[in-house]
Amino acid sequence: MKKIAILGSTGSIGTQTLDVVRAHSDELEVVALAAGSNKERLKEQIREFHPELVSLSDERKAQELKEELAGEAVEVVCGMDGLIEVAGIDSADVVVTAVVGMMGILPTMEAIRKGKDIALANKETLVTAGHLIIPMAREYGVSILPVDSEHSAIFQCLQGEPKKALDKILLTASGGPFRGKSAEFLETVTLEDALNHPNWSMGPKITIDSSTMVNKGLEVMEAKWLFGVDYSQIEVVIQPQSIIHSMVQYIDGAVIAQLGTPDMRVPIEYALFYPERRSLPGDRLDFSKLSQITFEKPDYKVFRGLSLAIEAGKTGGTMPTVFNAANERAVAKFLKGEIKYTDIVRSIEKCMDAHKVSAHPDLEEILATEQWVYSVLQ
Ligand SMILES: NC(=O)C1=CN([C@@H]2O[C@H](COP(=O)(O)OP(=O)(O)OC[C@H]3O[C@@H](n4cnc5c(N)ncnc54)[C@H](OP(=O)(O)O)[C@@H]3O)[C@@H](O)[C@H]2O)C=CC1
Ligand SMILES: CC(=O)[C@@H](O)[C@H](O)COP(=O)(O)O
Ligand SMILES: [Mn+2]
Repeated sequence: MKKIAILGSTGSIGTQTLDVVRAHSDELEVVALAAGSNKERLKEQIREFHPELVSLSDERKAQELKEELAGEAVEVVCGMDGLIEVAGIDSADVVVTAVVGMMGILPTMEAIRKGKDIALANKETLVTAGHLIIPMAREYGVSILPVDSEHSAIFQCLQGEPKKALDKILLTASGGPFRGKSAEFLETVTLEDALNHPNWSMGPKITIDSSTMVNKGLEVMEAKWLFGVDYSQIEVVIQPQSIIHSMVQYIDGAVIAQLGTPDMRVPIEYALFYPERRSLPGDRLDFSKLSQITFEKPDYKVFRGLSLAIEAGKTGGTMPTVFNAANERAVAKFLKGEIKYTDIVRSIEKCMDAHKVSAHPDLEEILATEQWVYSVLQ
């Protein structure tokens, strides 16, 4: 039995991870779950999967849950300490990091310190602290297995190939709901428009990130850390149908691609069983019915969030944290109706312009930089 802990079990990736567990209940066992405030969904998950430890970030709801589950064989903890406790639980072999945002840094570090392999969906952790996480994983001998669909695709395309033969990564992007639109059009975008991703059903924050193409920018930085490549070796290619999940070009000109229907259970399952594969029910590509697989160049002028991400990544140090934290704060405000759509990227630019970069930040400095951004954006 492989024992797993899931951080963010009630969300899009978390619930799909539990679908995979359900499909392989003879091989996977859930030992711990953590969520934010969705007590009812967490309770259903406890009833079905019987974890020994659960955490809710919301302290009041955690207390209610504790009372409702009194006498049952599950411990309830709360807050950031609770999330960290779930991440470090002794009985887990692998921790699925599916919380949103750079709050994933501390629990991910705890899981690594405790020797757990990481099935990593939470890209913001690598974007902001990749320079600490990757060496730490090496030091503790743990694997970081990508769950993000593009990075799983790249990981699959790299299997069995020598690292020195890699020429470049072709990171595919759907282009989001506003592909082909003008900068003027973006000024008119509503929350409903931005939450309407053409191919994927995901949590709200990443759905907005896909629409601004900030998601692709975060993924460029994630790829740099996961695969140890230079930014010059990562090219973003628009693939509007999200059928090719990414590709790797080798030095002899050969290109290997990974294709499939847009279904996150595939990369989740691949990460959980790597280096093996398991069966998975679901739709299959029918090439005789596929009307087209097309490609485009990204519009870096209209989708300035992508350009700023690449600039932040190349600058390095604290700048990726500034980019990420500004985006997190601005997207949260946009989701609450407090700012307009185009203010998201404007907020990122404002913080990047005002920031004095520190080249080699430790954890404390990364977290202080996050707080600085929040003070700028209030
Ligand atoms: N969804 C997708 O298809 C993909 C997602 N990713 C990445 O995976 C991560 C998760 O995304 P997604 O599943 O869409 O997000 P969701 O918003 O759907 O889920 C987020 C999860 O985190 C939990 N959470 C929120 N705040 C806290 C907290 N303070 N402590 C503990 N748990 C908390 C939520 O709990 P609650 O429900 O109680 O609020 C929920 O379980 C992101 O980094 C995203 O970029 C990457 C590729 C694809
Ligand atoms: C499913 C997944 O991995 C998302 O990150 C997805 O890639 C978003 O699509 P975009 O290509 O539109 O950002
Ligand atoms: Mn992705």
